[in-house]
Formats: sequence, structure tokens, C-alpha cells
Amino acid sequence: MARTLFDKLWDAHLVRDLGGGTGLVAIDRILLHERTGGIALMALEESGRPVRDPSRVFVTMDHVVDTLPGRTDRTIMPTGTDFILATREAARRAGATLFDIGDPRQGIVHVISPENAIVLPGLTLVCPDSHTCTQGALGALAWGIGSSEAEHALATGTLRVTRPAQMRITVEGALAPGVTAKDLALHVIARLGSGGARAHAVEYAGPAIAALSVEARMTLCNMATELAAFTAVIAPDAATIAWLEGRTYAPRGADWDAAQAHWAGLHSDAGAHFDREVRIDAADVVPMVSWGTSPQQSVALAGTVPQLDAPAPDAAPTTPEAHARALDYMGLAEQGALAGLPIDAAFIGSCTNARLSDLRTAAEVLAGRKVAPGVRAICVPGSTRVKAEAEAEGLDKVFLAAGFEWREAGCSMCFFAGGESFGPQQRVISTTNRNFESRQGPRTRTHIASPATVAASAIAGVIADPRLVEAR
Ligand SMILES: CC(C)[C@H](C(=O)O)[C@@H](O)C(=O)O
Ligand code: SF4
Repeated sequence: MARTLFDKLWDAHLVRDLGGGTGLVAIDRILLHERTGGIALMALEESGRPVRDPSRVFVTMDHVVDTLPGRTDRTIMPTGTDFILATREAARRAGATLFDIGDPRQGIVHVISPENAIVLPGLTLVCPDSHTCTQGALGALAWGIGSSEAEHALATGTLRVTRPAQMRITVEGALAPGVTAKDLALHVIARLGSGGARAHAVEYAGPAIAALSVEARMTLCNMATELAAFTAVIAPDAATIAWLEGRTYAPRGADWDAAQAHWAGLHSDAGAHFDREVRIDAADVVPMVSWGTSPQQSVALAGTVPQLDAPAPDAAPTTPEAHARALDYMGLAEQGALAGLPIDAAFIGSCTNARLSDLRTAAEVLAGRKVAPGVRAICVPGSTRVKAEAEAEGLDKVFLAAGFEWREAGCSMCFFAGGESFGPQQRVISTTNRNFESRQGPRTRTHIASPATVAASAIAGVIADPRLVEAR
């Protein structure tokens, strides 16, 4: 019978069908970070259960750790140091692989896993973090879990999972020059709504997806969380294989050849059944920016703040109260233009858009230009390795010369964890994935956009279309 990519991943890991649409699934990799992972490790210890296979467990410091140059264990977040120390000790006691502060492999969990080939096509991978779906871009079944599920996975190497329904989003045609995976992600969320893929595994397919770089695919899959999807997957192809080859934990020699042969079968068969099919024409995708306090509240950058009676085509309708609240929170009025809105800050970072290709794109816009007076601009590479590679290319100099801060790797101001933040009512253009109320600090106003848009806006001092930045 024709099977989807998800079916193949599920079938290969199903230990036992538990009935009622639930299965016991074998877990190949468990990733942990200091915000939630240490808690899971310590709870497991307290219950007297060991980690079943520490060689499958990888721990990094990303969420709480500071990103200021010269950082130490001491954090701006009042209780941050406790999280770091506790996670470090618990990881050591468990025998897990730890990417600590100062380790060249440290970074945001969803950036370091692909770049070290911890995640590989065909594997199952879990992490107590909602953006674990990022890693499905490599053809793995990767999803976010809660801390108690993490304990279960650590102790048993399995998880009880309710099998999700399946949705395929096929993107036909080709994205126009200057239109990125981030714009596509926001286009999909604006159209389907923030609950649009609830309880579904999403497969992204079609010519526009095949044409995306592997890193751009990660950006797209990252934001499946903002559709409430169980996860997202993309079939591995030659680009995936080329991207993975030679990375730290990638198979080598005969194992590499065998792995490639196996990966060649990891795609949805012709005629495989999806519970829902969505088709998108890539030509309809333009540079996007969020205007409200949900990623669903995103529009064309060249457009205007929508009226309540202009809902997303397939999304659940917004209530008048929620619409009014978002407008009030963001300090905007219906039908106001997004382009030209003055900004206070620009942030390039996060597991969505802080890989080397993202930094290159931003640096192209920034080269030879200066951040507008009064705008605070920050670049936080997604991993220490991304930072080192960027520096080897001289990108740090481009960012610094433009007036950006150049930081150590971590989640940083993607979210406010009690540490650093942007100020109340500061308008921030950001490459991150969430624009919730107070996401980047108490009462901050976040506009999500692509790295090119964030860079162009930092220069202009207002929300700006990168395609309109004049070529020098
Ligand atoms: C702190 C962590 C659990 C959280 C998540 O699960 O996503 C964070 O990474 C986020 O992006 O909001
Ligand atoms: S970078 Fe942001 S979205 Fe990604 S894991 Fe960290 S806090 Fe979550």
C-alpha cells in the first residue's frame, strides 16, 4: 500500500500498537536544554530510574545562558545560574553528551542538532521544546514534548504517542527573488491560521520546497509549531545528503553509503493518502510581516493592517475583542501601512533564522550601510559554530560596522525568560517565530519578518521591504 513519509517513519519505529490510535514509538535521539531538560533529568534521578541509553542524549545551554560577549555561568536572569549549574551536573551524572558554555558545539538546540548531524533522515527525535519540528526538515520525525514525557523517553527509549492526522502542503512554482522561506512560513500561517494544522503531521512538498536550501527548509518547518502542528517533515533529497555529509555524527564510509541507500526510500509514495491537502502557488508569496500578537496576524509587508472583516482564507475567525486587543497592544490602527512604521530595535537570531545562510543574507543588505540612528540592532548567531563560520567570512565585521551588536550564541531575546529584554512598547522587527504579548520583554511589540527584511528595516529605521533597498 502506498505510504506517506510520515507512515514510513512511524512504521519503522512502532514498538507496539496500543490501540485507540496510540502507539508506543521507539525514540532514537533525546535533546535537552537547560530551561526544561535539567528538570527532566533531575526528576528522573529522584525517582531512582537511570537514563536507559545516555549515548542517545544530547544536552545544550541555550535558553537561559546570556549572549553578551565574555559571558559566564552568572546570568542576567535572576535564577538563570541555577538552571545552568543544575543541568550541567545532571547531564554529567547521567553520562549524556553536554555542549556547555565555551564548547564549540554549543548553541540553540534546533541549530546544533542538524549542524552536528545528531538528527538524521529516518530517525525519531524528541526534545522538551515546542520548536523541535524544525528538525523534520531533514526527513526525521522530530517533535516537541513535555518534561514528564522527556522523563519517560529518557528512562525507556520509547514514548506513547497519539498518531496525528496527516496534511500535505504542496508549494507549486518558484518563489520570486527576494522572497524567502520565512515569508512562505508566514504566508502559510496567515492562510491556515495558528490552529490550522492542529493534531496533524505536515509534509511540505512540491517544486518550491525542493528548490529551498536545507537551512531554509528548517526555517519553514520551525514555524509549523505556529500552526499547532504535531510536526513537519520534508523528504530528504540530494541537497539534504550533501548538507549532512562529513558532519560530526554523520555516518562514515560504508555506513554512509548504506544510510544514503536507506534515505532514498524516505518519501511519500505516489497515491499515498493525506487527510488534508493544501496547495499554494509560490507566485502568490511576497515578503511578509506580522502586525499583531499571533503569527497568524501577518500580512504582505507592502500591505496594510487588515480590518476584522478580512479574515485569513482558511483560518478560524478572530473575535472583534481579540482583533481590537491586538491593535491596541501593537499601537496600530486598521488600514495603516506596515512599511514605513518606525522601529526601536532590530533582532536577528533564534532557531528560526540564525543559521549561516540567514546571517549571509542579512549581511548582504547591511554591507556598507549603517543602522538608523536610535535603533538598537542585535545579531545573535544560532550556534557557536555559526558564529565562528560567520567570523571566518568576515560577516561579524559587516554587522559591527553597520552598528549591530555581535553576540554569543543562544536564544537570547527571542523570548523573555526574565533576563534581557526590549523595553515596554518598543517596536522590534525580529527574525524570530513568535510575536505573543510580552514575548521579547514586558509589553514589547514584535513584528516577525525575514532576515533580509529585518536588516533592511534596521538601516531604514522603519519597516522596509528589502527588495527596495537600492543596490549600490
Ligand atoms: C522554554 C521553552 C520550553 C519554549 C518552547 O517550548 O518553545 C521556548 O523555546 C519557546 O520558544 O517558547
Ligand atoms: S530560539 Fe526562541 S523559539 Fe527557538 S528554542 Fe530558543 S526560545 Fe524557543
